[in-house]
Amino acid sequence: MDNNKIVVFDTTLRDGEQSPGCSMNTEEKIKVAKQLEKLGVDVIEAGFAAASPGDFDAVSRIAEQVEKSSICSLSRAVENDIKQAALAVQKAKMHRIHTFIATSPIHMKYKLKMSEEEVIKRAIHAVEYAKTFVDDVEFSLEDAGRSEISFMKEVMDAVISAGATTINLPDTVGYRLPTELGAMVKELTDFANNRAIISVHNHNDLGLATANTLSAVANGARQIEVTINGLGERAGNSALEESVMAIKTRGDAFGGVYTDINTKEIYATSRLVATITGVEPQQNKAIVGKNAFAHESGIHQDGVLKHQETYEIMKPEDVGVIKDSTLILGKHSGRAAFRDKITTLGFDSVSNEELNSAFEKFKILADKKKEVTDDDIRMLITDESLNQDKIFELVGLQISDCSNGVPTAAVSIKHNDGTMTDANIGNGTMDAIFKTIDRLTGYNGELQSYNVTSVTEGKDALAKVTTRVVFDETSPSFVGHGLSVDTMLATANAYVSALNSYLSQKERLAKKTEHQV
Ligand SMILES: CC(=O)SCCNC(=O)CCNC(=O)[C@H](O)C(C)(C)COP(=O)(O)OP(=O)(O)OC[C@H]1O[C@@H](n2cnc3c(N)ncnc32)[C@H](O)[C@@H]1OP(=O)(O)O
Ligand SMILES: CC(C)C(=O)C(=O)O
Repeated sequence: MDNNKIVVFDTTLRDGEQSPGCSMNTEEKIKVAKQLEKLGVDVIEAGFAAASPGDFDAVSRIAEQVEKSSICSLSRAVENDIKQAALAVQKAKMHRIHTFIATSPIHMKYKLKMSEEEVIKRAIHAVEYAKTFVDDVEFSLEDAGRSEISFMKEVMDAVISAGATTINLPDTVGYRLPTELGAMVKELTDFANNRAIISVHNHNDLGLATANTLSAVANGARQIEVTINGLGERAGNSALEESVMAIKTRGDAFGGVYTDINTKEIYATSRLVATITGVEPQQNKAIVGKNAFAHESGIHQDGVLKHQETYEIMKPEDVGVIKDSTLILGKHSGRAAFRDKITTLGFDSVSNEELNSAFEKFKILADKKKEVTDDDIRMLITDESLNQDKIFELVGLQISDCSNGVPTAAVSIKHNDGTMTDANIGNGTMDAIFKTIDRLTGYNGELQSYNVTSVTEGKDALAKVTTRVVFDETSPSFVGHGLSVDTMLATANAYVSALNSYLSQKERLAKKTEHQV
């Protein structure tokens, strides 16, 4: 094993999905997993297979479709969780089971209600049982950040002897300061003495997640658990883009360590995750925020114009931000220029159907907008690939509303080769649209969240709408995406898109159950 290589373990699809409002459906998770593979992550934690049939389905389908990254599922130190994890990852070319139990006094006493002896017994059994399915077993000492070093050593000894190949030391509640976490990692790395890889998984409750990850690397950790855009439970996890770019930019400070991440794919991955979850990184977010490479003040602009490195420690191109695109697309552009542009933007696996449909939308957009920007094109392609299931398709929308009038929506929807039209009134325009769609489709959605952002600046900017809708009490919420220069049209499309997502997931799970019976 190369001692300078840092294993990048991405948990966007597991811990990232634990961010409130960030759940993704199976198709969306597959898209993210394939992009993570392209990004070059070593391990993809694809979910927690035992958590629900939907999670199991997502992990197993990712296992079937991703080849270059190892696929992993999380499981408690519980036999059935481990078995579900093993079944879900079994078809992957490379796979791992990640099992865990908490080792801090507070978790053992109040949450697990177990003694230290019981925890060690459960940990050993979990690893031994996982080993009956796979060779690669990771064990996490949950809440390591608040655990006692002497007890952690006992647990580590026991699980390494049982066959654990990676030992993860999560700072579950983001409690540790970088100096303290570094000291803990150093002591436990020395203790492990190369019998297992030492990993860290840092939460951001005090805004220290990435600093802690880097301190761990400087002190011997050789796996980092990270998420795209820093998503994760509560304040999130250490962001992949931050840790990886810090290692790349300041490798000299870490004794020459490196990752195998293709950093040019970072921006595309961040955009994909933001679009799918509807959660945009803050504008001043390091590496992927809208302002990360923007220079506002005169002295800075003057400096950058004279020599880029006066105010930039990384090149935007190194993380895949394309600033100087020379090919301007507009209404006179053809398919060749469009294809060339999307390839330049990094979309090299777009099918012909996706390209043709996106090209049609581009032409409509180009008629309405003076200049179609790279961000517009990026959104058109992403939206196209996210809205493949067209069980219901919105084909017409007319709204009327005035200050003293009654908000009304007339909607036409295509379904099974037929088109249905209906109209309804509501408390507001959006309410009227949703009520009409509900009546036409026969489903009654409950809107949980609604988010609208503009893709670029200007009065003619594209509106990107993300809706999160619940369609029945037994299913989770489903995310829908809509894109248009007209916000209400984008809203209607996003609502229909969430319904399509719900119906296709339901259909797939029903087919799966039929097969199993
Ligand atoms: C720090 C982290 O991010 S951990 C990962 C968090 N992810 C998730 O929780 C995934 C989503 N979770 C779920 O779907 C559910 O919680 C399930 C399916 C895992 C379990 O559901 P339930 O059986 O209903 O249990 P519930 O969630 O109410 O409580 C968790 C139980 O697991 C126990 N437990 C928690 N962690 C572990 C562990 N690592 N090993 C063994 N048992 C554990 C708890 O003590 C509790 O046991 P109790 O019911 O005897 O008190
Ligand atoms: C289960 C572990 C890895 C975790 O997510 C945490 O402790 O935060």
